[in-house]
Amino acid sequence: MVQKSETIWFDGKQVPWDEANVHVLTHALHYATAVFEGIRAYECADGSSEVFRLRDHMIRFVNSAKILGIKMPYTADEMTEAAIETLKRNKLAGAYVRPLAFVGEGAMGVYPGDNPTRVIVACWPWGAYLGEDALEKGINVRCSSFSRHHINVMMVKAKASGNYVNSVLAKNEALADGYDEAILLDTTGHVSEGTGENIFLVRDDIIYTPHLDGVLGGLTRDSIISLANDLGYEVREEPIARDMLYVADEVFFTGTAAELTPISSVDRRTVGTGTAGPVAKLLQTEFFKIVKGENPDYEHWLHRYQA
Ligand SMILES: Cc1[nH+]cc(COP(=O)(O)O)c(CN[C@@H](CCC(=O)O)C(=O)O)c1O
Repeated sequence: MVQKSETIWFDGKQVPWDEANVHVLTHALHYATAVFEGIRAYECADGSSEVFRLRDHMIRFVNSAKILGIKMPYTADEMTEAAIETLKRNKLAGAYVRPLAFVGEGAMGVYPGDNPTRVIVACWPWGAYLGEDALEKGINVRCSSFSRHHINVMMVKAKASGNYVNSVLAKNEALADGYDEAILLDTTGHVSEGTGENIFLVRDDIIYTPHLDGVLGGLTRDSIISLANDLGYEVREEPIARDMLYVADEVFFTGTAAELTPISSVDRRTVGTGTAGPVAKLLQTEFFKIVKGENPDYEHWLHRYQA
C-alpha cells in the first residue's frame, strides 16, 4: 500500500491526498490517454535533499504528452517547480515522485475531443522497488511469453500509461511462475527491457545494452552509461540475443524505481556466480554516492532542495 503524504499537486493547487479524485467517466480511465513519470528524491549526506535528473524527467514527461497528442498545460520548468513545491509541502527529504497527465471527463469514445488535460504530482516514500534483498543479492527473472511493443504499434519513447498493460501482463506471468521480474524480448526476439527497467549485461569487462530504438530512453540507463564510460568501461548499445543473457558474466536492471538491481538468474540459468558481479557492484556503489550528493563531478544531475 502506498504510504500517504498530506497533499497532492493537482492542476496547480495542493489538494489533500484523499480529495485528489476524478469522475469514473474520466477519458483516461477508459482509453489510457495518459502519460506519467517516475522520479526519485534522495536525502543527502549533508542534510540537504536532491531530486535526481528532475528537469530531464520533466522534459520527457512533456515529450510523452506530445508523442501521444495530449495537450500539456504546463511547461517542463513549471512541472519542475511543482515537484519541488510538493516535496517541500509534504516535508519529504527522500521520496518517489509521480507526475501524471491524463485526459479528463467530457466526451466519451476513442477520440478525446477537447476534454481537459488534468495534471497531478504525487510524492510518497518508496523503498527498494524489487525488494530489500534485491539490490544486494539480485533477483531471478524469466524471459516473458509476451513480446515488447513493436515500435509502430505503441510509442515506446513515451512513458505512456497504455504501454504498461504489456508490462502488467509480463509481470503477473513472471510472479505466477515463481520469478521476481520479467525480461521482454522485442518482436524480432532480441532483448528489449524489463517491465519497468532497462537492462544491461557484462561480458569480458565490456558492458552491453539494447540500443534505444525499441525501449524507453531511461534516465538511469543514460546515467549508468555516462558513469561506466567515466570509469573506463566500454559500453556497446546493440541488438542482444536472449542466449547472450545466459552466458553473460553479469546482468542487471536500471530504473528510477529499480535503481541498479543485479540479476542472479535468467530462465533458471545462473548468471555468473549467482550474485551481484563486480561491475554491477561498482556501478551501484558509485550511483548511490552520486544520488546522495557525495560525488561533486555529477552535481549537475542533482536538483537540490531543503525538505
Ligand atoms: C518500461 C521502462 N523502461 C525503463 C525504465 C527506466 O527509466 P528511468 O526511470 O528513466 O531510468 C522504466 C522506468 N519505470 C518507472 C515506473 C516503475 C513503476 O512500476 O511504476 C520507474 O522506475 O519509476 C520503465 O517503465
